[in-house]
Amino acid sequence: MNSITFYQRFEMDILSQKKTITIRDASEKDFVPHSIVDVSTYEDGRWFCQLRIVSVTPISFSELTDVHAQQENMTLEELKQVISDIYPETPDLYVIAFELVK
Ligand SMILES: CC(=O)Nc1ccn([C@H]2C[C@H](O)[C@@H](CO)O2)c(=O)n1
Repeated sequence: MNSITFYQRFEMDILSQKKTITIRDASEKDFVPHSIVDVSTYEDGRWFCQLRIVSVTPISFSELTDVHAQQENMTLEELKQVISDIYPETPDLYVIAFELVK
């Protein structure tokens, strides 16, 4: 996997490095640590940066903590709501940690 999309409302958080993880379902678990991926918006496919994958770690919805929320630049309540909206009834998730390629 050498590309990933984000909802465009998260673009500024990624570019300002306030957001350093994303939490996805199993369809996006195969990113390789140390690889560099192109990032574009989900809505219109506009490229906006590259990210270096740091790690991919399985997690269940019930294991989400304030630390994950902070890494997403959200409150835990907001993070749980976002994930419930995107991945309803998906208990098995993956934390993809990343760094902005400058
Ligand atoms: C197609 C798709 O699912 N795209 C996604 C999924 C998730 N995100 C963001 C939303 C939250 O910040 C985290 C946690 O899921 O990742 C996204 O931008 N695009």
